[in-house]
Amino acid sequence: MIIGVAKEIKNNENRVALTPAGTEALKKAGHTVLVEQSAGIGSGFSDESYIQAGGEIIADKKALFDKSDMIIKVKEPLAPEYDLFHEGQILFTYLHLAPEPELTKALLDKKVVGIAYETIERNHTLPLLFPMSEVAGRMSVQVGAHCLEKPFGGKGVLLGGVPGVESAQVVIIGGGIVGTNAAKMALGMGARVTIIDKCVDRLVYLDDIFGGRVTTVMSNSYNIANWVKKADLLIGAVLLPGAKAPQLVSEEMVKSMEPGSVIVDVAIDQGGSVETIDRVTTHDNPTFVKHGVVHYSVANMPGAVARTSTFALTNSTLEYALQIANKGWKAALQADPGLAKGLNVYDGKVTFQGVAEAHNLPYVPVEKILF
Ligand SMILES: NC(=O)C1=CN([C@@H]2O[C@H](COP(=O)(O)OP(=O)(O)OC[C@H]3O[C@@H](n4cnc5c(N)ncnc54)[C@H](O)[C@@H]3O)[C@@H](O)[C@H]2O)C=CC1
Ligand SMILES: CC(=O)C(=O)O
Repeated sequence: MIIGVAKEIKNNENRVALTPAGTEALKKAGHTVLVEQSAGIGSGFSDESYIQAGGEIIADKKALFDKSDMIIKVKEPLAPEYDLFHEGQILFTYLHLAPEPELTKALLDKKVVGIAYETIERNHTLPLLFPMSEVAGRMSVQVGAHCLEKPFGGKGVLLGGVPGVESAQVVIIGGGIVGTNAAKMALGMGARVTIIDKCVDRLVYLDDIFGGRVTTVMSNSYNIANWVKKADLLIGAVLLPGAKAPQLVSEEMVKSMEPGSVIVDVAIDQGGSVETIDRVTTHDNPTFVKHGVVHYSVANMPGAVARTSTFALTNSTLEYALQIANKGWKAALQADPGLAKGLNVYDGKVTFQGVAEAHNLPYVPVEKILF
């Protein structure tokens, strides 16, 4: 198979979908790897390092797309990329289609085989979302602490406080991978931490692993309102896999927060969980202020720590890229029902229920396509 590694074009997206080590692995398996010129630079990989690993460098983005059977990327395609795809081409990347009607339409029109990292499952986990959720969860506290500083619009509170002065209150909605990693960091910095989740078993697990050092709270609008008001730093970390994020924090709740408090909505890539967040921000201009509260809503947080993130992401994606390349996409998905969950669009049809529901489009179960 001919595999094309596209250079990311999203604001400050420095990750790349394949390392030189991954290039070598695909090459050894008998595939051709085309790498767009300077695709790896943001993660510290020179063009030369890909050539040494057996890849070919291509300067012209259109030629790379034209020649490739499978395009591997990190982020969902942006508008300037829509026209580059051709019918039957495999696209293996984060897609986040539920909040993206235009992208969904473009991939349907082009009849792309769209396999989304974020909906692939293994043993009831999301193995290709997991590594970037670890990164974003850890980063959410780092950026939140920064935003709480006065020069960045915050109320001037140090997360850990100091002896004699109380520490900040961090409230995390969603105690999955992002939430757990955020809690680890916030506790490490000395903050008081509350995690709200709708799953009792998850709350029990969190209470166990943190040895009672976090307050766990059942998710309902009453409890959320109560805790949002107390939060110095609120972190949105909910997920309904593949579907639009539930809006759990209303404008009224945000108004109840003290001026200079901070919201980091990590769930923005699935549409966001906070009513006052009406835009996706970028690393260039990551925050805006509404009702006196600093809002951070960057959809590609790990792109800022690209070296760490590229290694973490490709540690998990490579084995799937190899399966798809070695067997062909259909046989690979037939052999692995978890990988089959990644198929979001095929031949102009939506094959993921959450995406079909989000856009009011007909849903064709993936099994109908595969068997
Ligand atoms: N902005 C960015 O750069 C990044 C964003 N993300 C996003 O972060 C979000 C969270 O991802 P993960 O932690 O991996 O998901 P996860 O599936 O591990 O955790 C989600 C948690 O939300 C909980 N939840 C669902 N509905 C809820 C509700 N109504 N109230 C309270 N809790 C609820 C679930 O029980 C689960 O524990 C996703 O949208 C993911 O795509 C992940 C990485 C980077
Ligand atoms: C998960 C995701 O969208 C990201 O890492 O950018």
